[in-house]
Amino acid sequence: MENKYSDEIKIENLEVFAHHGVYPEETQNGQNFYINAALYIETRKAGQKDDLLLSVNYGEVCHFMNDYMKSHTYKLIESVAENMAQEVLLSFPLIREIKLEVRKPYAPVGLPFESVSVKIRRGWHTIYLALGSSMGKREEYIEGAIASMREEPKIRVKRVSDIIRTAPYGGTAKEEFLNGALEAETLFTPEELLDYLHTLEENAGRERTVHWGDRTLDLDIIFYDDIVMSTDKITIPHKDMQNRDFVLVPLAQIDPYIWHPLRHKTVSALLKELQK
Ligand SMILES: Nc1ncnc2c1ncn2[C@@H]1O[C@H](COP(=O)(O)OP(=O)(O)OP(=O)(O)O)[C@@H](O)[C@H]1O
Ligand SMILES: Nc1nc2c(c(=O)[nH]1)N=C(CO)CN2
Repeated sequence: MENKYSDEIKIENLEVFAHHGVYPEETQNGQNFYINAALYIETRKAGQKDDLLLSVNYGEVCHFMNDYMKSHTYKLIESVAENMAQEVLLSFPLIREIKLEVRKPYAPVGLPFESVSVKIRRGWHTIYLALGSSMGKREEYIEGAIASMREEPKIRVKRVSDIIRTAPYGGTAKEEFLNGALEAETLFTPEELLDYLHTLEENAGRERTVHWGDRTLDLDIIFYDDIVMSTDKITIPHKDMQNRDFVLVPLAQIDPYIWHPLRHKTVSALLKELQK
């Protein structure tokens, strides 16, 4: 994960007595855990203005993690780290990323050892989605999907384009489309995001029958940070976006300078090329 935010607030060896572990004596008796956390957050403005409201109160984060670890019981330190990192990111909106280490020096291993730990890095990712509909209550489907995303804690919708009318592209679809795009931040991985978008499509009554055919709701991932990936389920950046004015026009309205990490061009440059 690229770390655009070099400023870091560090919490070192926060001691928490809690009850996580695979063995019954661990969950019954408890033991000390030690937490290291690096919080990635832009501290410049807070530093310039000497204003805590523009940063995150590390004391609050310490208490939050202490309470979280005491009020939950997990078998694995992986689960402690995974769930606590997510809750910190959801509860302190200015934190863009967290590096979190959960250390357990008294784990009952039965051999002399210094410590065992797990260290993870989690954060908000910037995504751009294309929205489309050519059947039924087109506007309602698109607005409904945006409303659902606004309700989903793991998605923070930032900017939404105008919804435009477009002619069907690709030869199979016959009806006029409504299209738009949005920018958001998410805690979902690309695969989790795709699964989530599919549930929204299904809620809109989408049936996957004809490739490129008419549809109640189509939600495509165009960009996910500057990730370049392709599996049998998902390709990012979207492989045909550069040929689709109904994707590029709304994206360029949101921000003409969005960068295509493979084509090394902005979306507005891609749009100009397409319109030549
Ligand atoms: N970036 C992506 N965003 C959304 N779906 C993707 C992406 N990359 C690959 N896919 C895969 O494409 C499959 C087919 O998607 P869909 O049914 O929306 O196709 P389509 O809309 O007819 O064509 P297109 O994907 O070219 O718009 C999805 O099930 C998904 O697994
Ligand atoms: N105008 C327009 N045409 C399309 C669209 C779309 O969203 N808008 N989506 C397609 C397959 O995803 C096929 N053709």
